[in-house]
Amino acid sequence: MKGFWRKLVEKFSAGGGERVDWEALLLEADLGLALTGRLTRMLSEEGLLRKPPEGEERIRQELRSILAGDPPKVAHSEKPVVILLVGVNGGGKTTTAAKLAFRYGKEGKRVVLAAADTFRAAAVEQLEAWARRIGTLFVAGNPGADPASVAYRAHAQAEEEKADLLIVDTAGRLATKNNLMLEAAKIRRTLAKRDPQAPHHVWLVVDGTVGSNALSQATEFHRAVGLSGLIVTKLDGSAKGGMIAAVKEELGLPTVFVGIGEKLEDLEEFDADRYVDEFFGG
Ligand SMILES: Nc1nc2c(ncn2[C@@H]2O[C@H](COP(=O)(O)OP(=O)(O)OP(=O)(O)O)[C@@H](O)[C@H]2O)c(=O)[nH]1
Repeated sequence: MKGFWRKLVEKFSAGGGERVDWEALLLEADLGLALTGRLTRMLSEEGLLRKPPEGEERIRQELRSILAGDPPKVAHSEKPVVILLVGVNGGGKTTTAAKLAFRYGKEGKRVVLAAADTFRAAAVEQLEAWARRIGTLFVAGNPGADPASVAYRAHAQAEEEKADLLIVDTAGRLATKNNLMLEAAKIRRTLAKRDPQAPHHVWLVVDGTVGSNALSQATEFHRAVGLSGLIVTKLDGSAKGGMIAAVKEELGLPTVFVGIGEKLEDLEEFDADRYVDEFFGG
């Protein structure tokens, strides 16, 4: 995500760099309509529209303050802590489930990985292969089984195994997007039957390169399932990353982790200061 900001500043500057089209620049940086509008008004009210270096510094400050606050931690609890991963296909959900299992396993947590995607056999096989590689417990259902029942069974097994953590991967592709959301919501309700606190975390896994579309995905999933955070993947590629701030501004949802590659180790805790520095070019 490094390096794009300077290019956009050049693209949207005129008059020897004195005049910047802030609105176009911020929109192209994927900050979304609402945040772009607010930041542009702020620069105008503070007389910074024609002062590019000061304007940029002011935006930097504002992004820091939007993103301030510690990301939610996976705390200890008597029953397994449950992380439910939702999102559309290709976002990197399955890979991220494996990365999380690997990370928490390394911290000494006993992890159960569950594939609550009984629609796409390949997704289940992919997660099973990861689980074998990591050496973590794995639960899946038969093709066509009710994904909520897989989640229910996985929770029972996690309890039996005295697991610290249950990570549930869900389907990314169904006949319609509405079905996808309804199914995720059903899995959520089903887990709550086993433990009213569960799922403790509902994280949307979203591809960072889809730009402002990530904001609409987050809006829809939040409405249907109730999210507690985001994992933004593929920030190692062409993503500009502005949607991380846009989603926090508009929905109040923090980004918890970022994906920076395809390997198990390529998942980092979101760090707001570092993000803001990299956003402006590192
Ligand atoms: N460069 C990069 N690639 C990633 C990252 N996370 C996932 N990927 C890749 O993105 C592709 C899709 O990832 P999956 O995990 O299969 O996607 P999914 O969302 O689970 O898709 P469904 O199983 O269909 O729901 C794979 O090729 C991953 O290796 C990341 O942070 N960076």
